[in-house]
Amino acid sequence: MEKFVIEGGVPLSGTVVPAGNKNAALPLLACALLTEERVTLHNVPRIRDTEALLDLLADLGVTIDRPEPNTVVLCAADVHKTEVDAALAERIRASFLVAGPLLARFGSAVMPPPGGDVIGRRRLDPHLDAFRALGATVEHGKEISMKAPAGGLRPCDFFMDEPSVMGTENALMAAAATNGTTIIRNAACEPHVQDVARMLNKMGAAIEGIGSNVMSVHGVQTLGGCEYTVSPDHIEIASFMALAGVTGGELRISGCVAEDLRMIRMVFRRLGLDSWMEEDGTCLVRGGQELKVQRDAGDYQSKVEDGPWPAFPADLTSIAVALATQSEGSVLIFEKMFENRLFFVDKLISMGAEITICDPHRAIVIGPRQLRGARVSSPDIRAGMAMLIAAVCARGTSEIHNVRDIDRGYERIDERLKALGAQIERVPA
Ligand SMILES: CC(=O)N[C@H]1[C@@H](OP(=O)(O)OP(=O)(O)OC[C@H]2O[C@@H](n3ccc(=O)[nH]c3=O)[C@H](O)[C@@H]2O)O[C@H](CO)[C@@H](O)[C@@H]1O
Ligand SMILES: C=C(OP(=O)(O)O)C(=O)O
Repeated sequence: MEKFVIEGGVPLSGTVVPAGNKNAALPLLACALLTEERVTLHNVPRIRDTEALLDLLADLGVTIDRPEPNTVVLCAADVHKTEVDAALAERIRASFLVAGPLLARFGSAVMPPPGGDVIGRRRLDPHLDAFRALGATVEHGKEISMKAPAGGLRPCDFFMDEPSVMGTENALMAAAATNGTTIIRNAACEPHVQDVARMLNKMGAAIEGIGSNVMSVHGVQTLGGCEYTVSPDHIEIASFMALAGVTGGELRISGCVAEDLRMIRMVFRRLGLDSWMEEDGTCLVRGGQELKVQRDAGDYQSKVEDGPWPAFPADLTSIAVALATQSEGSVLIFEKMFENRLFFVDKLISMGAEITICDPHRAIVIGPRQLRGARVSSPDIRAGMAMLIAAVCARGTSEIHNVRDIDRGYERIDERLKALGAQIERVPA
């Protein structure tokens, strides 16, 4: 086990290149199962979650080469089983992303319960409903067993009961390898869902409506290999913006997709942090900004709430809480998706933050408060980043334990923060 030891109070400044989007890389790796041809993925973040999925794919028989640190070449010509190993599945939530490809290409999938952060109950119903709509039978026991009908999955017109991100990705992957036109309505359309649809198009499908909540998938019997580059991680970019904001440093984040940052930048501006997009895709956070919460028209309390894309991402509510502790005024943070995600704020309170938890979904943050270093442990990936944000602006030394959770989604975060001036060490716990 490792921990981070951080000496706070140093402005983080310089230029940083965002890693590839974790939540895109995971389904894109799973797409390799859809074809016997080679798939080459660039800009794959080297994080614990992608390593876990690669182990799972290798166990199914996928060959994996890594010609460069962030390039992965996969070939699923010799997949020898469609039953996923339970120990590998429980390492990550995204293990369930192999269900759609296995079912579509091999006609069956046996899936143990997926793992992942304990941030609330996470339904699999949208995935299973999609598979049933495509004609599969689903048996739900200790494991979930799925079988395609004789002759393979059938195209359908399917309405999701909620715009589930991975549910949409599983539906897209299965439909792309199913001959005919499938329509997915009430679909999720996050940047990572868009990446999956674009990659499937490169593999031979024709998907219309990318970026909207209705997608028409013109699937084909046999998909081919392709080369694809994972988009930059908008959640990581926002995390860096907050790190700069709370320390007052000036940060240039290069290679961003401006469109993916629109809502994030708007919400951060509400929390007092301004940013500028340059023509070349650099997002600039100027140093020395005086953070002040913008109240709603009529002098009403400001609110930050998450929702399916293009609303503010659920994965950034913890980061917004940390940023708000340094902004003058009060703001209501309303996390609508996960009922356990906000409980980590007690760690920020122990560091001196003024936060009132109203109920499992809502917290009021009053700032600014001078935070002080503390010994805390990360309960999940984004709470871990929120604690890092708190630690870099706190007075004194902080220890963050269970950094494994942060390593799930942030590549070499300690090294990259050090390059921006942070005083951070990774040491055995
Ligand atoms: C690997 C991956 O991509 N993980 C992401 C994915 O998880 P994942 O695909 O598992 O998340 P889902 O989109 O299925 O839903 C997440 C939670 O939000 C709830 N929900 C969803 C839609 C909705 O309109 N209302 C609602 O309340 C669901 O009931 C569930 O409890 O999307 C989540 C929501 O953006 C992110 O937090 C995760 O980081
Ligand atoms: C909750 C997250 O990831 P996962 O769905 O993989 O648990 C996240 O990225 O914040």
